[in-house]
Order: sequence, then structure tokens, then C-alpha cells
Amino acid sequence: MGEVVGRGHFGYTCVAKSKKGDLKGEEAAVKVIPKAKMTTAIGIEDVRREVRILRSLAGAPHLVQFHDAYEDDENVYIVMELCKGGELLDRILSRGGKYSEEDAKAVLVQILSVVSYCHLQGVVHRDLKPENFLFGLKDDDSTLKAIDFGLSDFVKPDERLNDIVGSAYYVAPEVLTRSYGTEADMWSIGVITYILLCGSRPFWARTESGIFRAVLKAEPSFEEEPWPSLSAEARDFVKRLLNKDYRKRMTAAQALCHPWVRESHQAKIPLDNIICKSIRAYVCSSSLRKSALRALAKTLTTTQQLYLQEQFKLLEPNKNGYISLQNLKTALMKNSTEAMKDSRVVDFVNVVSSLQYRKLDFDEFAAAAISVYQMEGLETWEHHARTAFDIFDQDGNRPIMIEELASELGLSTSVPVHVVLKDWIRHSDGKLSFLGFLKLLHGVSSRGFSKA
Ligand SMILES: Nc1ncnc2c1ncn2[C@@H]1O[C@H](COP(=O)(O)OP(=O)(O)OP(=O)(O)O)[C@@H](O)[C@H]1O
Ligand SMILES: [Ca+2]
Repeated sequence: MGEVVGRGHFGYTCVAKSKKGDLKGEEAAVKVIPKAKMTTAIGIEDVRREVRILRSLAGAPHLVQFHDAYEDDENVYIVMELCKGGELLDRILSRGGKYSEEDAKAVLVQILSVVSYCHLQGVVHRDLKPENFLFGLKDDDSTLKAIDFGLSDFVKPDERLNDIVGSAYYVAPEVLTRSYGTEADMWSIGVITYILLCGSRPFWARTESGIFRAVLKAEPSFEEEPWPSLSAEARDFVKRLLNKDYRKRMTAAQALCHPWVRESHQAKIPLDNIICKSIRAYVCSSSLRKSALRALAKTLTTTQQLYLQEQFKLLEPNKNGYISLQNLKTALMKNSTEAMKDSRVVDFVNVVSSLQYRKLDFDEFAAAAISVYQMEGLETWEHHARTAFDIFDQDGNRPIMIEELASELGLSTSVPVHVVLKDWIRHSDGKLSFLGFLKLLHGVSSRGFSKA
């Protein structure tokens, strides 16, 4: 073991040289975590999880290469690849806090590439910030590696986490309100991008509670220089990550398809778990909701089309251009690691295949995979919704009873519900009104009536 190269809350990291084995003579980094610091059961479990996650994700692009972990009476030792290029934070600071759009993109694609992989495996990093990305080498174009999975956790597709962890400047609003998933990492990436592009923090205050207040309530400024002189795509990219409603935020796979970065990289776009969630909800919904979604799919933007085409390709449609849920499972299995077993991603899809066996062509896949919430986050949503309603009205709309509509949306038909539902049905012909159509797009709501 040689000199200390970094210190953190829980321990320190040294350079080391391997005396034997495959790595004989090679330099490595050893993160030393003193057992004295693991005073609570949580602390020990956290270190176990960090090692388990590093081990199971090993080999992912832009992830620090994990070699092995050991322990003795005093410490736990995590042996990994030595990154010699320093922290992303230091590079930002040494450039006077600002990156050109091109340089920022190059950094972001690498971040998105590792994060999209983690998310597919059901792992949330929970502490994405420029201190936790290291460059492999000192050169300007060195590759970036994510480190420090000390706060990471597994999250099942239909589960939410609730412990407040992370770093104040980068923490997502829904983490502060204790119900979050992988989308929280996307918020942090939004904060990192904002800082890369303009050199200042989007949410700032003197105290921690002040920062939290800003994260929950304040809108970041895009008014001051350099924002007006940056490209509209760059602003759009950041805004679609810093959306306070996590359901409207881009996923990592979607961000890789965003027009701002799409042209600048050849990074592989991985399968997106959000697709599994949407398809699962789609196959279980009524034919009325399916035709509403199909109408909406006809209004998709080219960006969304492109992303969905990429996702469809990953599912390897048969020669007639159809996929079934089996394809979804096969695609997941193909990417499966130990981490995916821990996060139970495949089980989530399995529930569906026992429910229904269906084949989808690209058009129906698009309808199934669409996220209505994300579309609502677009500035052009009103236009999409109106156009989709016209299409639906022509070939999907039909007379519907209040009771049927209520069950369609998972609402109980108590008296106040009745009054509201009346507006969702058009008086002239008893078919769905525009408002009813919008409600139907969201489908059965488990949150009950208050949100309706
Ligand atoms: N593989 C590595 N190669 C080079 N330096 C490293 C490596 N891993 C960690 N470091 C250095 O050690 C520092 C602390 O590591 P790490 O972030 O993993 O520790 P931590 O105790 O979990 O930190 P934190 O206080 O952020 O929770 C890093 O910021 C970095 O400077
Ligand atoms: Ca760290």
C-alpha cells in the first residue's frame, strides 16, 4: 500500500501495487473503510451492499473496474482500478467553472452511459455529483469513471425508496419527500449539466435547509449569461432533467437519444426499464384506453420516435416485425447481472406474461411504451393532446356509461365522483369528452380520487 490519494466520510483511498496474482506488478486503488466506523448495523450493511453492487456491475462502461474486496480485523478493503486523472469537480474548477457545449456533451454521454446501465440493472446511485466521477488519466480526452457506490441501492420497478441520502446541491425533490426511484439520479445529472454549462449551481442557499427549500420550490434560472447564448437544445436537455415531477423527467436512455447529444456519440443505447412499466400497464388496460394511447402515439415527435425505434430494435422483433412479452424478457435476461436479480426486474415482467400473451407491431409497441406523463411535460403537449383526441374521436371513441368510466379509471362511484365524471362524458353523444380522454390516457389510478 502506498500514499493516500483521497479521503471520504467513511475512510480513505490509497495507491497500491499488487504482489501476486493476475494483477502482479500493477497499480491499483484500495479504498480502506475502518470497521470502527461501522458502528450501526446499517453501516455494515451499507459496505456489504457497496461491494455487492460494484462486483455485480463490474465491466460496465464508465464504471470504475472492481478487482476484489477483503477484510481483516480492522478494515474492509475494496480493491479497484486506479484512476489517475482526478475528479471531474477539479477539472470543472480548473476551467474556471465552464465547459463548452461540445465538451459538456462528451462528459455527459459518459455519465449517461454508466447510469443507464445501472438503472437497467435496478441500481440507483443516489450520490451522483462531480466529486464521484474520476478521469482514468490526466489527458483532456481521458475517459470518465463513476466511483463511490457507497450510497447506492437496489430498487424494484414498482417500489419506491424513502431514505434521504445524497448531497444537498444534487438531491432530487422527491428524495426530500421520501418517495423515489431511479429518476432521482436523472435530477442529479440535470444539476451536473447545469453546472458544466454555466459554472453555477441551479439551487443555491447558505444553509442546507435553504438549499432544500430551493430544490423543492425554486425554478432554476436560464435568464442569465451564458444561457441565452447557449443552444435551445442544451436548455431543453437541462430543463427536461430538472423537472420537479419525476414522472416527466427523461430517463438515461432517453437522454442519450435527446437531440442535444444524439449526434455527438456512438454510445450504446440500452434497454429502458420504463418501457417494461408502460407495456405492463398497457397490456392490462381496456381496449378503450388502448385506442386512446394509439391515437396519442400517432402524434409522437421525431425524437420520441427515434428513441422508441431504438428500444424496439433492442427487443429483436421477429421477421414480420412483431414482439411479444417474451421478447422483453429475453432482452432483459440478455443484460442480466447479479444486480438485476437483486432488483427483481425480470420478475416484474413475468407477472405480465402469465396474465396475457400478445404480439405487438411497432405502432402498437409505440402506443404501449409511451409515457403520458413525460409527454405532458413537453411544451407542445396541448397540441399533441388535441390532435390525438381528434384521431381518437374519429376511430376509437364510443358512448360510455359513468359506471363504466369509473371502473375504467379505478374510481369508486360515490356521489361526488359522479358529479365530476359527468364532465368527462360529452353530453351531445355520450362519448368521452376531451377531459375524459385525458383522464383515460393515464388509466387506472391507484392514487384515488384526490388526484383526479
Ligand atoms: N479508484 C480510484 N482511483 C483514484 N482515486 C480514488 C479512487 N476511488 C476513490 N478515490 C479517491 O478517494 C476519494 C474518496 O473515495 P469515495 O468517494 O469512494 O469515498 P467515500 O468515503 O465513500 O466518500 P464520500 O465522503 O464521498 O462518501 C474520492 O473522491 C477520490 O478522490
Ligand atoms: Ca465520494
